[in-house]
Amino acid sequence: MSKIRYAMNGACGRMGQRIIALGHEDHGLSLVAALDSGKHPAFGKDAGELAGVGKLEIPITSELPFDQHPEVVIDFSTPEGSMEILKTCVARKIPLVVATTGHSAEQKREIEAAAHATALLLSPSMSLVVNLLFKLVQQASQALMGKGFDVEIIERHHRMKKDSPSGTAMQFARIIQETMGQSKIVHGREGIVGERPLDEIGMHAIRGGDNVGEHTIMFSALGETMELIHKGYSRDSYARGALLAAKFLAGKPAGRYTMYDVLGL
Ligand SMILES: NC(=O)C1=CN([C@@H]2O[C@H](COP(=O)(O)OP(=O)(O)OC[C@H]3O[C@@H](n4cnc5c(N)ncnc54)[C@H](OP(=O)(O)O)[C@@H]3O)[C@@H](O)[C@H]2O)C=CC1
Ligand SMILES: O=C(O)C1=N[C@H](C(=O)O)C[C@H](O)C1
Repeated sequence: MSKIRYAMNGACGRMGQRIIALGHEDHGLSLVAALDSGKHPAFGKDAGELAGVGKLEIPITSELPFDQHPEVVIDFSTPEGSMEILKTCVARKIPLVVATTGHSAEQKREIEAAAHATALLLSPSMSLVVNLLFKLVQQASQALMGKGFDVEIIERHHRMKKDSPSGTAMQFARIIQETMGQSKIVHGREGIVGERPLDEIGMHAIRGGDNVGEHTIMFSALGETMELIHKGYSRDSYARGALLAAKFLAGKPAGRYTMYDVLGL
């Protein structure tokens, strides 16, 4: 059976290195290109050596080489990095898994529009369990809608994370708003803000140490509280999900896909 050829965008990053390491162990995948910003200190080095799996003869480049033809690209970079690789994937009709978070509303619109030209899978979390939790939170929101429940979302991440709140926390908020109808998201609280109205979702982004990601969704009414919690212990949970998504997306026609499609949820 031939291996699926993939390229990694953000290859020098925390996630990029884990994808390359786990992808190397996967007999169904073959890395053909590794991209990162030209400013990264590891630029030009061998992608396999950087990821700790030995020389792969794949240098880290800033653009997808013309003589390489990946069947899918995985992107864990920055919003700007995503937009650059998006253009390449649209021009060369290569399916793209966008796992990067922190895009502006306009960038998100551009990504969605690109799904007319190539296959696109966009998800703020590649974890199987987080995607299952998206479903469970939707069910909880439906069951508790109109019954006087306050919703607060608390996310914890490592001190190196650049965007706040996390893309995953914002996705939880969107799912809850679509079901329960709260009109606004309040980011933290300070001063005499008055009694809490039902019509808001409280959002709290905590940063510290090397936490790979935790999300708590709290539904509170008078006399009781329910908390739905996901705790990540290793980036490999996201990396494995992204590799699964890449295998799913390779060869798919243009269109917008989600992790629900990959996981059959
Ligand atoms: N969907 C999911 O499941 C998950 C999503 N993420 C998201 O993935 C992204 C990356 O996370 P993480 O690996 O921790 O971050 P890192 O900062 O460790 O890695 C990002 C890498 O992208 C590089 N980069 C910067 N600009 C470009 C560019 N123009 N083109 C290509 N590469 C570029 C960075 O280089 P330099 O350092 O030089 O800027 C860096 O090497 C974040 O948005 C994060 O929120 C993270 C984990 C899970
Ligand atoms: O930056 C991270 O680390 C993570 N980012 C994603 C997000 O913003 O939701 C997913 C995960 O929580 C880890």
